[in-house]
Amino acid sequence: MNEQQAKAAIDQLKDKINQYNHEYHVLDKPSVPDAEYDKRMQELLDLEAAYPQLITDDSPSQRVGGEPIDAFKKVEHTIPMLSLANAFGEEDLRAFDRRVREGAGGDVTYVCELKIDGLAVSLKYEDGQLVQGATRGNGTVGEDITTNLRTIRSIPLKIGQKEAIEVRGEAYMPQKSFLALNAAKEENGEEPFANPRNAAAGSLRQLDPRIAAKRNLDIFLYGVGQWEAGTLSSHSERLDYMQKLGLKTNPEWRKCADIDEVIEYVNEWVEKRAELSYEIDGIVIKVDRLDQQETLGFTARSPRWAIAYKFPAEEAITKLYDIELS
Ligand SMILES: NC(=O)c1c(N)nc(OC2CCCC2)nc1O[C@@H]1CCC[C@@H]1O
Repeated sequence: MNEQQAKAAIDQLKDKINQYNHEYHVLDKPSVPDAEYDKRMQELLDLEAAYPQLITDDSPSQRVGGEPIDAFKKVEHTIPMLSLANAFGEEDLRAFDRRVREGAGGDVTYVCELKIDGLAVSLKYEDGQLVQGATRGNGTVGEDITTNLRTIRSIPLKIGQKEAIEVRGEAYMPQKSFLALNAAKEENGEEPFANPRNAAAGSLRQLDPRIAAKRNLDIFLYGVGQWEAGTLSSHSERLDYMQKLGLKTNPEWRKCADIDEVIEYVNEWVEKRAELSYEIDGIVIKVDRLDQQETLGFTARSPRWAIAYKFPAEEAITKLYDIELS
């Protein structure tokens, strides 16, 4: 085959493997057995070895970078990555609702999301390519961890939108991966991680992407940062749009017409939390309309249009039992 034909074959394989990857890691609905995926990946690797000039950054073969880097570059967040104020009970939520309706000058619709217990990150796509991945850091300056975020299979290396867009979400370590990692660490006499959040943060701060690639990290995207071409009018439309772009959003988010429905959702998940394959430490409640978010604005550290309902810390409860039982 000549270079022309090799390029056509490589392009076809990249699209096919990226589709398989999306089905498996984003939709959790693989359409082919692993053997088919492995076969196509080997075909791609063979063709790229024969025609290295045809290797592109967005090839599925390029997820795990080469040599470790010696330090992370700093990244300035043009739009700050804020934190969230906390609510600890129903009264706090109703007070939040009163403040919000007062400030917005009328009724508001909310979006409730599970509060993923991981590490907040930002992903930048330009010309459809993933060009930068960064930690939240202190909200205005984070660390460039692009090489590590590229190893997360549920993060697409390219999307079907040319205009620049920055999306934000929580990188996390699923429970199963956390337990397996700690078992391996104990096996090697190493200090285990205290919880999946620390394990995810520790994995994304590895200077060698080959280590991050083995940690089975995942991500849920929940927000948009910079997006010149953005014309949507609500947060819920943004979540739908990100999903259409092939970005992984959490399937449990829900629009709530008023604070009573928010409280229903919160109580539902206090019970159902244990069924999840990843850890959450609460529920995030956001005003849905972007114009009302704009009106409400921010305090120094967090938006006035969002709050985190925090579940009571489980450790505290178990400690209590330990004391009584011992
Ligand atoms: N951890 C989460 O699942 C989560 C979420 N689902 N949604 C938000 O929206 C915030 C971000 C800034 C304004 C609203 N934040 C989340 O986590 C935040 C990020 C930084 C501190 C918290 O972990």
